[in-house]
Amino acid sequence: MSSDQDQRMGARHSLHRQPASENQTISTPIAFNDTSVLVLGGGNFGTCLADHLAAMGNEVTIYARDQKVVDGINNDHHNVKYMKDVVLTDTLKATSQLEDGAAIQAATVIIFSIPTQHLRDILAKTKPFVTKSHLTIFVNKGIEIHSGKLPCDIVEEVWGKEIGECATYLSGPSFAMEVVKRQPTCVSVASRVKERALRAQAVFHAPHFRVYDCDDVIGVEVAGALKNVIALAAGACAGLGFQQNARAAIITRGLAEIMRVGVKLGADPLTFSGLAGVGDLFLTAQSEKSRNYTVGFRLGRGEKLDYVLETLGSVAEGVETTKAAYELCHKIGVESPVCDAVYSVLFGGVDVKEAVKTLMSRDPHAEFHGLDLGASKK
Ligand SMILES: NC(=O)c1ccc[n+]([C@@H]2O[C@H](COP(=O)([O-])OP(=O)(O)OC[C@H]3O[C@@H](n4cnc5c(N)ncnc54)[C@H](O)[C@@H]3O)[C@@H](O)[C@H]2O)c1
Ligand SMILES: O=P(O)(O)OC[C@H](O)CO
Repeated sequence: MSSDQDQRMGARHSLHRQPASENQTISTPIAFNDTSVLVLGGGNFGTCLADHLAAMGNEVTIYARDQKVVDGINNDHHNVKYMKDVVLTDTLKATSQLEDGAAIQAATVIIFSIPTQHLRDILAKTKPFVTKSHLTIFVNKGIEIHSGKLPCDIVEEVWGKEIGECATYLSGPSFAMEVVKRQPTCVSVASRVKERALRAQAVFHAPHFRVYDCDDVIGVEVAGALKNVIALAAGACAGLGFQQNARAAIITRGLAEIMRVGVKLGADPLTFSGLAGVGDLFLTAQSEKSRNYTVGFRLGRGEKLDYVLETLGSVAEGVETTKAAYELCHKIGVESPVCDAVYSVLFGGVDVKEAVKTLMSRDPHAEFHGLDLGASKK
């Protein structure tokens, strides 16, 4: 058995059979007992992940701010706001208490399923209680406006390097509503500390939910954030009535743009061919199940952004991320025509048709122009 397999099996054993302290196969001597999970965020994705982990036999609690959501989970096994029609695993519990620290102290695994623009707030609230012995897993996909920071950078900034660098980041093609229905799903989990990625993999891995580990945190995060911007563009094209050629073009040129940004920030180019890269881009930019695609589609049909967001009922991370990515790309000097076009529609009052015209009438150039593979740190 390889040492990776050893670590994976060790993690799995501690989950189901033996106390962490007896686990001899983990290379880094950190005591974990994965059976107590706290999921922060009672929205679509937090709920589906919590349900998945509860069904695997873990003790799982969701923290949600909305008391109706909490009561619905505790009393009727339903998330009345986000997943009305789904009966959740009956052992799943919910709480609206976070500030006293009790829920965090009782947990060994903490999953953060909070939109990126609110990440800093939840990190500050949890900071007094989170320790290095918690396995922390972030699932949000976005870039923070104003700072232009990725979630991994915000985590290290707020929690400090020692605890922050142990965090793990789960991403990839995973619509919540399919995960909760046990539809086959594959994702990746990245961490700067390999043993942590393997632990997170072991926590989530199940017959219908395959988890691949990886060490490229920046690549996974850039891909997860920017695919939402490209999905907005793909939806807008469809809303205008453009068909498959346009969609394939947006997805492919979008991928080139994502790679340019990622590589400039130090990502491994290979990551963009993986689940968090092309996998999630393909999923999000071609499906009406995607909120980002839906926002784009409705804009393409002529609806106003404020109205679309008001009636969406859930977060479309790509909207704020477009603002952040637009500023970031200009700051780091990466050409980002698709992001610029989406930005001009969302925040510049430009009509979708006009934005497409601008995009299509740029000067011709080589297909991989601007992709500097020498910039990758790997
Ligand atoms: N829905 C999916 O299919 C899916 C899949 C993969 C990743 N994601 C990512 O997961 C993250 C969460 O998405 P979602 O689908 O659950 O969104 P959602 O809109 O369904 O729910 C977001 C939740 O976060 C809570 N929240 C917002 N600000 C908060 C704060 N300051 N403190 C505490 N709670 C706060 C909201 O009350 C809500 O319960 C996003 O970054 C999204 O991109 C979603
Ligand atoms: O509904 P979206 O557009 O937020 O996409 C959800 C997930 O990120 C898909 O992996």
